Amino acid sequence: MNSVSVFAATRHFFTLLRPSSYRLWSALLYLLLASYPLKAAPTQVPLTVTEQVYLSAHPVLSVCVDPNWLPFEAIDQNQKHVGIIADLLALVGSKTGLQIQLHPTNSWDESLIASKSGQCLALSALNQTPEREQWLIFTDPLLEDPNVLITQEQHSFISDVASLNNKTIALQRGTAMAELFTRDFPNLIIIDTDTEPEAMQLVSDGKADLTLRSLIVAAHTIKKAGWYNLKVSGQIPGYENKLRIGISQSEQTLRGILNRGIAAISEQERQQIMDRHLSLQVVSEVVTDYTLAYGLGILLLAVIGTSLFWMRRLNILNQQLSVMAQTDALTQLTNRHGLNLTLEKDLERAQRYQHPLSVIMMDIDHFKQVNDQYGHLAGDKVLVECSKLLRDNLRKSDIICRWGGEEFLVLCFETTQEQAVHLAELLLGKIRHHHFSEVGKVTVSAGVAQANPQDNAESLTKRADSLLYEAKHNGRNRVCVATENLDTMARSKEPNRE
Ligand SMILES: Nc1nc2c(ncn2[C@@H]2O[C@H](COP(=O)(O)OP(=O)(O)OP(=O)(O)O)[C@@H](O)[C@H]2O)c(=O)[nH]1
Repeated sequence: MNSVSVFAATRHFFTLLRPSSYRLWSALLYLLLASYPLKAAPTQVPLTVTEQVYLSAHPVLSVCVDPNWLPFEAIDQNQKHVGIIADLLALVGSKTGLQIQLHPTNSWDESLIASKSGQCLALSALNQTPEREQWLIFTDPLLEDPNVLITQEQHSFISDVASLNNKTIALQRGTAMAELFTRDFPNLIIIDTDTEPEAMQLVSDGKADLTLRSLIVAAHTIKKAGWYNLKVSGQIPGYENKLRIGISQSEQTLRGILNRGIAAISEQERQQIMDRHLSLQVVSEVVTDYTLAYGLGILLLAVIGTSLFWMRRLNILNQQLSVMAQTDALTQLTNRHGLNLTLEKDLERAQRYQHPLSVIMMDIDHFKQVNDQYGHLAGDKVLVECSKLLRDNLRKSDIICRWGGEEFLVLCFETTQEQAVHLAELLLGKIRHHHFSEVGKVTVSAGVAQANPQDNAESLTKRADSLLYEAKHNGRNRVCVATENLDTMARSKEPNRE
């Protein structure tokens, strides 16, 4: 560098130090620091500079809550926010340094109005819905739990809400589930209530057929209110409670801070809070009157007994629910939902360990004619007999599922394409030679595909489905397989199926 350029560089350096450039420097410095998370205090989660600046300007977060939603949350007689959500929020507050301040209201409706008009910056815990997205943004879930359908004892199991016609469902006004049910199930007549206990009461009194309730809240209130004529009759996948903090749309930085606090809650802390609110309250007052003490003891035992009874009952019901939700009622085979729960994982495992995995997609030929000629009941019997034939001719380790109406999918582990074709031909032969009690002879077509390293569950089943379509197109009663060379994971291994 010559002396002229040294001079120019030095002059440029001093120019940058002039007061007019301070702004530029501080902006650069700020941007640099803002991109690194810093530890604000030993007890707090790491926050970026932007978040720290926000916190010092807005240390208090005003929160509106549901004043009557125990054990999730409530406002007690001392105007204090209590319940599971209150404890989780307090934990988020202590981890982030935010001071959570309750904005008291008399109802959830009032809380929604206060939030919309900006009287409180946050709503403590609610599901994210399109309507609420109009004025709120949402954090990650603070708490998750399933919603269950509650009916009277004698009601049968509900597997499909869409098929319930002219049934009445009591739902609390202004809740996410009320919004989603109005949109998704026009077949149901919705009865609005002010609170969730009121909805349960209507079902218990026979004035509504069903209600939808969080499993945690249902167990709590059935126990507390003694609604022993009620039971859990079903669960609808996709309608779980994912309770998040809802905040005003402008507060992106606040959402970041809250998310850090939520992520920092450990499983143990979460469990302690749940245990605290879902276990029995013990009376700690000193009792000198022993008659009263005995009475309380018996009452406590009765409550414990009832709780255990209900916990066991809910447990059994939920086990039943999960099995029924994954089983096809007609054929007793795994249904599509059941298969989808494991298919992606099975496929990933096969890809990871380079084991061959194939699927056979099968469909009964001209099944519409069977129904038309012999009737729907005869058609149902064909489906049942066909399922049994297939099941009996497969290994225990293979999974067979009723994929749709007259369509079946077999998932074959440790099986190459050639072996799966062989198996499919064997299955088609069994069906071809079987005499179906109601209709005589039936044939089936099949498409076979082996998983390749790039497949996901959807691409694999789609490939098998289009090969099945080809089998139909080529005359039915046959197996179709891809002819191109597979870049497969374990063609070289080719273990014997038999
Ligand atoms: N009995 C009975 N029929 C069903 C069931 N599910 C679907 N189906 C009937 O299966 C038939 C399927 O008809 P299509 O899709 O036209 O197929 P197909 O007649 O088998 O003709 P191809 O598949 O082309 O050989 C329809 O008539 C459905 O009503 C069921 O659970 N029971």
